[in-house]
Amino acid sequence: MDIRQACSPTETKSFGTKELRDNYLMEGLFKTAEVTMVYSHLDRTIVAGAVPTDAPLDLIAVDQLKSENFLDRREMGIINIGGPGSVEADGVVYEMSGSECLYLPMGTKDVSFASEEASTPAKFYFISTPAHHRYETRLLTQEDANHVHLGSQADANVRTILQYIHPDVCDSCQLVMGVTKIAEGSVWNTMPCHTHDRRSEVYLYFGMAEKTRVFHFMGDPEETRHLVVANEQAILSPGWSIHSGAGTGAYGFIWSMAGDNKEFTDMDFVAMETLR
Ligand SMILES: O=C(O)C(=O)C[C@H](O)C(=O)CO
Ligand SMILES: [Zn+2]
Repeated sequence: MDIRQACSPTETKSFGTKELRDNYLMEGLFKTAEVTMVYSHLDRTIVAGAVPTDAPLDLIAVDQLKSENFLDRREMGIINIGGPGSVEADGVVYEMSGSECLYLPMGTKDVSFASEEASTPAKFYFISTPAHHRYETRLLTQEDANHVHLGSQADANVRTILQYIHPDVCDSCQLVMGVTKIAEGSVWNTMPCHTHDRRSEVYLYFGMAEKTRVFHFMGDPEETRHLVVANEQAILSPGWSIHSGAGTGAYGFIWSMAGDNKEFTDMDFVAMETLR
């Protein structure tokens, strides 16, 4: 398991491209017939991909967790970005096409991932964070999600945020999760940018053509850096860091947060004049 230690803003300032990518970028999350996980010390978030083909893939309690089952002390949000598939949780099968988000609570014992067709495999992206209470299992559809419309054509940032695991939609201990869809012709996400020192965030960029790249901006607002991100790669964003991007073509992203406070709108916006 790839383990990412937390880096301070001070050490991040001195990073070159390789160190920035090694610490903050996650490539290769979607390997055929494998479950691939990254354990980040940012709010102990596990970022993972599962790509089942002919046979289902089981969620194994990795040694790092020292628990009998993966979700004994954790909760999880799952979104499928590939072909049709299903998740089986404690004997119940949840069909997942691409527009749903499955919330699995602490205490769920057996979890497995399956594809409908091995030739068009499902690609399950999941985020798991520590939990202290068992809430309800929920399969959330796009209709269940809160839809937030933001941005303007003049600012090249028209986008819709679908909030799935969010206090108004689905109970969770600390996980908040959803999808942001960028309108055709718009390029910017999360601009004007913000920080939220109370919680860290993870972005998975997806739905991109092979040669499209997102320039993802990160770092202390007065010492910004960037990561060049390709399709189906994810970034870690510490609470002190801005997180915002501009794409060279169409893209969307799955965001998730964990830490103190689940209020989505509790952001510390950065004045444009202070960005460096
Ligand atoms: O485009 C946006 O704006 C977002 O998607 C915002 C992120 O979800 C975020 O940073 C929430 O804190
Ligand atoms: Zn944010």
